[in-house]
Amino acid sequence: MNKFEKFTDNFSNWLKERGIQINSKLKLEDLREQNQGRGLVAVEDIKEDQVLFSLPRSVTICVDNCTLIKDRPDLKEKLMKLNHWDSLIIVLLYEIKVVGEKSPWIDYFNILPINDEQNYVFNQLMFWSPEELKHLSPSLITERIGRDLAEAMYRKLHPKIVVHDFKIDQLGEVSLDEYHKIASLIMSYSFDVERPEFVGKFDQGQDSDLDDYEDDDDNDDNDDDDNTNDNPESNGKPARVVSTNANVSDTEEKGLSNITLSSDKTDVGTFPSTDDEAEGNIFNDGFFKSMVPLADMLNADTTKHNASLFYTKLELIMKSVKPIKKGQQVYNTYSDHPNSEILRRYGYVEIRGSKYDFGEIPLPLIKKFFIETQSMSPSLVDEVLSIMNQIVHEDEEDEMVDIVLDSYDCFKTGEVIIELIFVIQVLTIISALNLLKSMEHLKYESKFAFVNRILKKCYQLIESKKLTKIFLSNYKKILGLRIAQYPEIATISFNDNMMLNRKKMAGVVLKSEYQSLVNCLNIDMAFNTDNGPYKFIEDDKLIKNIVKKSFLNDSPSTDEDILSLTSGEPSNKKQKTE
Ligand SMILES: C[S@@+](CC[C@H](N)C(=O)[O-])C[C@H]1O[C@@H](n2cnc3c(N)ncnc32)[C@H](O)[C@@H]1O
Repeated sequence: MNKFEKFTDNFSNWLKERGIQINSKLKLEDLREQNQGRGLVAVEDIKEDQVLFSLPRSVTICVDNCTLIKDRPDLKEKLMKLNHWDSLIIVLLYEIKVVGEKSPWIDYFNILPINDEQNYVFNQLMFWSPEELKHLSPSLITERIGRDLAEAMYRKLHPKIVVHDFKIDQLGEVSLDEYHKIASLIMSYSFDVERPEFVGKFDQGQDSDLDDYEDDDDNDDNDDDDNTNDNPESNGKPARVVSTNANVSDTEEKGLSNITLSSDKTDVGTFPSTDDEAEGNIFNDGFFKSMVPLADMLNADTTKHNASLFYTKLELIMKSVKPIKKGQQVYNTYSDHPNSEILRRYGYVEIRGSKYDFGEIPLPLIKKFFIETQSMSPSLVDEVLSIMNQIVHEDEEDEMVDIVLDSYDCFKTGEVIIELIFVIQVLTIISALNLLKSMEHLKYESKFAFVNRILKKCYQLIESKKLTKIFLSNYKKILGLRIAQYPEIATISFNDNMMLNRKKMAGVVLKSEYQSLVNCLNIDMAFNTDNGPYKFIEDDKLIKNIVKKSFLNDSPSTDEDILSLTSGEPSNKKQKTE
């Protein structure tokens, strides 16, 4: 028996000693040949809605259940005042570095990457060299690695909090590399487990987690999920309660809720998902970020998800959410991430693309397009975008979407986010009007009033499921420019080679993004809604609706022209100053 098998064996015995039974139709297997470490595989057919295993809460490791608190009960309150990341990092560092072989979880730690670097490689983007990261260009994922933020968090904890405040002298020597590894382990293995005292507390009433999830999903299917409820501080609800399967209502009736691996979309690198989470503390939240042995042995696949973890006050239960055939692997979901994000967080890619893949159009590319091809000056483009931002943020009815984003998602399904449609449509009309009568020399107030008018007319247009023909042409050109930035490797179809080095994984991410962008060139897919396809009208028609005929004469535009156009429709700015 080799070391890998021995560790698997020790872990299985460790589970047995704690009375944990894995369904006899399952086996914990060595999947290294598929580049997947360990995983659970069905050795017989399993029906939907079967218990695969259940775990008492006592096997989980969290701030409420760990050796640090046993050794130093005085620290519990202090740890609870930290955010989830900081506290679990300290708890695990103590368990692994200080308690080590004597930890009750040692047989569990020995099957994790942290204690077996021979068989596991930390491939999360945090560990890629600048040279390796170049293989991901032009993906925007390289801007979201969060290395600086990780280092800032490390310096905050070490030595100030850990040694000076908490007096855990044994952790005085934690290196930045060790910190990154523990944080990455938490990112790719931990679950946010609802605290027993919160179970069921927020399940009743209309504002269910299921509602939250489905709303999110509608808005941005990339969120997968994120499709998680990303709002850990909200009413003490667990942050990652999601409903990703047909069984949810059944199980909810039985008092169960389900959880995925901790995985909020907005967290950067190894960090808190929100400022609130970073600044908040565990006391106020309804969950503990926890390591859950065995449940974290399930790999994930966005297209083959067949099991989910549910919980009651007493235990955590892994159940099949689809039938699983003999020989098939049991797959959890880590939320609805595209390949770029799967690589960043978990260090692998789905070789045929994630179900939730998307490419992105960076805002600077859109600006460049309007500057270089539509004769807008860089300062006018910047000013118009900043006015658009201001108008949206001052919109008292809160009806307008944030149009000016850093980048715009274009999904594998061929759909694009509505913000992309807005920004291109508005800039298309502004650039057309600017060509007819330059706006460059106008006073700020006049530009504000003009942009305000155009923005509102574009809202009405889009609401009535119409866009203009020049918009469509600009949209295609901008997408074309983005697609042209991808290297040749991105254009080659996916293949089934599972043994991927970092360069090849980068290539798969580029294919995922490239293919998504290409799909969004299919106009029937991009501009279709539940209520039918968008109609494309002549741009003149919209322009005439925005300006009076007399405005389009040959003389240069004046501030008075604009004010007369917008009279009776005071700008938000004017309202404010009045
Ligand atoms: C929660 S663990 C799953 C158990 C893991 N296979 C192990 O042996 O420890 C998550 C890690 O498993 C690996 N993983 C999960 N799903 C995978 C997949 N579909 N393909 C390759 N690796 C995967 C990644 O290394 C990821 O960071």
